[in-house]
Amino acid sequence: MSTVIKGGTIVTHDLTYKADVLIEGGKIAAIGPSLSGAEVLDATGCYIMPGGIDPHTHLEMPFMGTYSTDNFESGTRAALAGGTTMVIDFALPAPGQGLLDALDMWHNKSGRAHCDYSYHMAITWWGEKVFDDMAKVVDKGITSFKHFLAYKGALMVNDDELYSSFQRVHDLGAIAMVHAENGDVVAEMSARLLAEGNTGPEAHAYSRPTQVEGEATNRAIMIADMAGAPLYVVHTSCEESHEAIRRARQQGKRVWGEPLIQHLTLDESEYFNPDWDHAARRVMSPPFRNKMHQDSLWAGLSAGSLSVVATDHCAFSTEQKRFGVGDFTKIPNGTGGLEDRMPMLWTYGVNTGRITMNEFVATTSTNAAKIFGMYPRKGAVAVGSDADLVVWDPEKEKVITAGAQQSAIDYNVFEGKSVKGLPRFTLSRGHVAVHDGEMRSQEGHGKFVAREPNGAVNRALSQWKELTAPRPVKRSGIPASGV
Ligand SMILES: NC(=O)NCCC(=O)O
Ligand SMILES: [Zn+2]
Ligand SMILES: [Zn+2]
Repeated sequence: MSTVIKGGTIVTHDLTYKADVLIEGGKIAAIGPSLSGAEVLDATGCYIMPGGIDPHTHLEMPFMGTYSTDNFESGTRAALAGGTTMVIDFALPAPGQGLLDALDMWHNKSGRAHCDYSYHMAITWWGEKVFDDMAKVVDKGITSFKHFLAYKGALMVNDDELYSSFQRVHDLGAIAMVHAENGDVVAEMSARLLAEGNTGPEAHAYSRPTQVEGEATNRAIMIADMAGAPLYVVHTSCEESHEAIRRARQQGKRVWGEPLIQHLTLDESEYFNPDWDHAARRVMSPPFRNKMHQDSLWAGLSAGSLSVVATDHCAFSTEQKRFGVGDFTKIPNGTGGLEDRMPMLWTYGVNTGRITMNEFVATTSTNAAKIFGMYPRKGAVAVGSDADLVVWDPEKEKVITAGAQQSAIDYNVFEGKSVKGLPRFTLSRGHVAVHDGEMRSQEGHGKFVAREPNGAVNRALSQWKELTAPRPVKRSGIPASGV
């Protein structure tokens, strides 16, 4: 069956124009004036944009003695409700576990997804098996590898492992990713805070000052540069980290920064709330920062030094957060945001004039598609692209509340925020998953998206590295040895 979206204005990362969109077989079949199709979606007064891509989620993630509550079913349903039509989750091998085993585990979880998905592979330990498996997962369409410099004793890797893995990433034409916080320093600070009686959720923020993020970001950038790997820095939360990314980009290094919608719109005062539950629900790493850091992140989005707005959706219930009563280091780290990312960014970004509509599309969708090797299949309104679209009504308003959300947890960190700008329709490969506020998404409709290695950035970087590689100097005469 064909569907036509009529009467709207198409907004892409670089163009804004009036046209209808015809969808056939889950793909965009035509774009132009006066198109017709069997099903008609009225987009009068709306913008037709590529559906959002959230390249940073943790659905049903095993972490800190529990599993994040939103799984691929509730998480992707929440995504569609907010205009996001694809997520990239993280497959996390346990210590000693092979990458292909971990991949199988994630495939077993994702069968219930309502929208399309892919994975990044985490490098949580190092050895010959990991080295070998990295090539095998690239062959299966997983072309990005995440490294945690935080979570000492759990997910953290050391610098020698990081350098080895980044070299492998370079050789495979993949993308390196990093959670940049200095895990050694965080562990020391946490132990001292606890010993001094700082046990509440606010101590989580005290234990992770901006310097631990700035140092680790800079370190990862330098190591990636030496290894010749393009680097994507997840959840950039502060000026120190942003500054390192900005500087690297000015120097021509291939580095991208990803602020989260939480860090852009919520600040550290949340941790000083007298209600323990309120503060603990907002514990995540890195923690929320102050207004100066938020201004830096917003400036980065308009200046182009920061590239993607994500959520790091990793939602734990209040009951799970209470594992950390009396010891903040046991509060499961993570917050939700999948349903709210696009409405919050539109409200606080586009409606305030901090970013343009085209920058909104770039940072919520197109840039992620390009960086992670799936453009223009995803992230585009173009003939032949998947019909992952959102028909965005800039006049539609709501107040965010947990009672009305798709997420399975019992609260929302954006509770009470008024947003203006919401989906009228969200389409996942042509299927109308959200119809004027009504959820029509289908469990199991989502498909795995295999991604391509060796993108243009990899090729350019490899060429440059090859050209500038150390070479022995050819000499005509070599003096006799002195001995
Ligand atoms: N961010 C966070 O606190 N939890 C999810 C895991 C991670 O991305 O570090
Ligand atoms: Zn992280
Ligand atoms: Zn994360």
